[in-house]
Amino acid sequence: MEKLYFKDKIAIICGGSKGMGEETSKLIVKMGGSVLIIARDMEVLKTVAEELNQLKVIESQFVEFFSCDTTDMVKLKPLIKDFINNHRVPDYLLNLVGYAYPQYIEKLTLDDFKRNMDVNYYGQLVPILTLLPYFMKEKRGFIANTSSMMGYFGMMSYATYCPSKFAIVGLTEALRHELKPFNIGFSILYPPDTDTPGMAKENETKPEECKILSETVKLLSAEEVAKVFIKGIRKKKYNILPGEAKMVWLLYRYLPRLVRWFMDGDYKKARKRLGK
Ligand SMILES: NC(=O)C1=CN([C@@H]2O[C@H](COP(=O)(O)OP(=O)(O)OC[C@H]3O[C@@H](n4cnc5c(N)ncnc54)[C@H](OP(=O)(O)O)[C@@H]3O)[C@@H](O)[C@H]2O)C=CC1
Ligand SMILES: CCCCCCCCCCCCCCCC(=O)[C@@H](N)CO
Repeated sequence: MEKLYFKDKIAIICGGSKGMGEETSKLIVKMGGSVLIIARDMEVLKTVAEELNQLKVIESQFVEFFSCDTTDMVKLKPLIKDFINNHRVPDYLLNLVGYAYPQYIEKLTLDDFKRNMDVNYYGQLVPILTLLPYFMKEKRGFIANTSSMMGYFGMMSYATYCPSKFAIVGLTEALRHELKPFNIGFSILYPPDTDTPGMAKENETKPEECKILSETVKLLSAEEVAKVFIKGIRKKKYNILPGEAKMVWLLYRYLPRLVRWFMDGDYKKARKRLGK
């Protein structure tokens, strides 16, 4: 990795206080960049900011944070405006806000669907809508959104999650095209299962069948994903596919029926194992 790739660059990282967002923030600071971290929990933000401050390598670097739910446009807008007035229009917006609530369909309510869409889709859309006017005015900027392997194929128990991650792909597709003349770049990150606080929470409700099926794909560390993410952003790669997400992507793209056949067989076996 080029040592000071992010020198004199500013990145806003939504969801940068934990998991993949935290590791991505660390890498950017280590590579000379300044960051603004946005998440809800103030205590966690303070702790991470302290750690990030220790990682700075250049005098001019800064680490800022504020607490905001990124689905709340009314609150986010003035915060971003102040930030830009104090510094300048940032170079990157990285969206990592999102959560999974794996559950059997018969246990899911309409509210579960709405909440997951609200956080995972609108929670990434609102920061985009907030920053786009600035990026468009300056004819520059780079936006990376976080989907999932569940953003290109589906699996049991992810009924509320999958649509929200497909939505991220659809949104990014439309914006990538429309904003090309404005010199604004886009990436989509599609992580496989990754060891994060979010994943630990997800495992509390995860049906056994889902756990068994998920074992097919190797669990990555948040740091491993962050490294691939940063590398992808540096290369301005549109689709960023860490670990085995890449192989499954290729398989599902070219041999979709094989993948579905495999998944269906595995699901059947898992159910049998569980006496269902
Ligand atoms: N871990 C995994 O296996 C996978 C995760 N993903 C996706 O990657 C992204 C990051 O995942 P992961 O690192 O596991 O997540 P974590 O739950 O570990 O971290 C999520 C981060 O987002 C913040 N956040 C969550 N909701 C909001 C909100 N409404 N407003 C502002 N900030 C918020 C959290 O802080 P706070 O709670 O304080 O607000 C935290 O900083 C998510 O979009 C997730 O769906 C995709 C594939 C696999
Ligand atoms: C021959 C073809 C083989 C294909 C095998 C496919 C096996 C399925 C693996 C399931 C991976 C689930 C990733 C979800 C990650 C995610 O988004 C959640 N952790 C939410 O945070």
